[in-house]
Amino acid sequence: MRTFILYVRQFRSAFQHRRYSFLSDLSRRQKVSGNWQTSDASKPLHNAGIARYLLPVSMVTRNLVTDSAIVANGVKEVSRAGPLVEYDRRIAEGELVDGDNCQVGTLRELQRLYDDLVMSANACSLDRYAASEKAGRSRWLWSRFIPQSSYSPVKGLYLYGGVGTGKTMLMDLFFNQLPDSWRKRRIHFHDFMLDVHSRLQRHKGVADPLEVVAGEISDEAVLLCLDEFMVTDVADALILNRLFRHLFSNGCILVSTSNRAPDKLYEGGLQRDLFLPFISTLKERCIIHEIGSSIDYRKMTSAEQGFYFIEKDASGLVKQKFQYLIGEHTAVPQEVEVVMGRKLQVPLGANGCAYFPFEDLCDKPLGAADYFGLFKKFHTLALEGVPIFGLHNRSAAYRFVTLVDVMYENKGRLLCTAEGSPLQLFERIVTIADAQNMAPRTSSRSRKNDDFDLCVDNELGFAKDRTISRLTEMNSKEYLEQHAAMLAEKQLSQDDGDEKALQA
Ligand SMILES: Nc1ncnc2c1ncn2[C@@H]1O[C@H](COP(=O)(O)OP(=O)(O)OP(=O)(O)O)[C@@H](O)[C@H]1O
Repeated sequence: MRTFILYVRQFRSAFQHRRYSFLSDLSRRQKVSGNWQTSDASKPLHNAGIARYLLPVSMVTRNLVTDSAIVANGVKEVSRAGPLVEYDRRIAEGELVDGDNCQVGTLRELQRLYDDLVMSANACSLDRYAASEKAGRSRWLWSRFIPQSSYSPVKGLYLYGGVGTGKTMLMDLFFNQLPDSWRKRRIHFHDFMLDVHSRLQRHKGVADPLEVVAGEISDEAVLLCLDEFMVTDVADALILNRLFRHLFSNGCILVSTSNRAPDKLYEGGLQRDLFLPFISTLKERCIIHEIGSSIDYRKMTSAEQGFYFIEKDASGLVKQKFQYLIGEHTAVPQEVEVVMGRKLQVPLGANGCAYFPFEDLCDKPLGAADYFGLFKKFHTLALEGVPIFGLHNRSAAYRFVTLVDVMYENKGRLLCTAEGSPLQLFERIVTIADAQNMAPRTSSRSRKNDDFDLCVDNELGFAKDRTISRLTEMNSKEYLEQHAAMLAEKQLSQDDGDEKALQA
């Protein structure tokens, strides 16, 4: 037994040495090559090949690395060209407008990360097939004798900035350029945390359930792309540091978008001092990049299509339009399965469309999980009577913001009546800084009723810009076309499934 243990120790130190020398060699090569702006010779895996000469001039001037060949598990997979080339392709095709320098600067960061990941794919265990082979044969041995803590040699990226500046679009573009065979996962932050909490439920009673959950998540994906990182819930705030410490020490790489700088996350939240270590962990494991643009690309979308109605007393209008959308179908009360056996009552639903009075959806103790459940079953929401938000209905405002986020994420369609335009709905919600800048009224007599309803809330004050921007986009021709395309795609895959079931 002693001999065996000695043998294992020797093997372990030899492995660590080899791993270390490989990594230092890698980082040296990266330093020499200066990341993405390299000559082809310094990056053997990244031979740009003939495609580089076929690129439009703008791409060549950006000095891009193009299609690379990744050899994994004996299978040669040609990776896509990378985010910068793809961005230029979309501009050339007219899918995107030539973005500002801030978008290009962010793309460079993403391209650098893309190059680093391709270079270090093996060291990061990104390939699904190579990883599962190891897991199948010798996982038990590996987990016991190789140090558990193996941070990835590649740091992640935390992108933050103003609303509509293209963060999600850029992250998705980067994600889709990476090989499909990689252990990668792109998910909305809300959805990710819901998944974490439901896994935690399943592992109740285990000594450290967070470690088990982190183990499961990192087994499934090494690269985690989380859209819209934001912390508003104390239950999330208290577990984030331990969760991500485990994930990072399992080799996970985080790429995330957010409207908040790391230091502003969960600002003013309950027990924030317990959350602060997470900010240091994040800065340790991710490069922090501010997109820096102030262009809201959503404002470039076409004029409104008429699904958002501004009416103080619009009872009946939404029901009338809802009837038009469901056509011949009969609307009946329905039930939607939400996580952990919970059910959401839908007052009326038919043909993928759900009808709710505002109070039933945003003035009751419901949350992101309920909204995700709703949009799994329904693609259109008819919402009656969205009020002006202020101090008196702050919780409803929080829920409405979450509802719009989930709907947008699912490309859902919104038909609604509201007391004001998206901008007017949130006029009484301000950040602390906004409140300080507001001119103080001279006497209490001159104070308006609105002043008493002013809601000073940093989290909501920042989130409202995103909601206003999204509500505007959701009414645009482009968004509604995307919604229609999503429906058509769903229909196709359903038909495909039905056909397979018939054949079986
Ligand atoms: N260069 C561009 N050309 C055309 N459309 C763009 C461009 N950049 C972004 N967009 C579009 O603008 C809209 C907003 O972009 P996106 O959702 O990526 O912004 P965001 O910064 O993530 O916003 P938020 O902070 O609200 O989540 C999307 O419909 C996106 O496709």
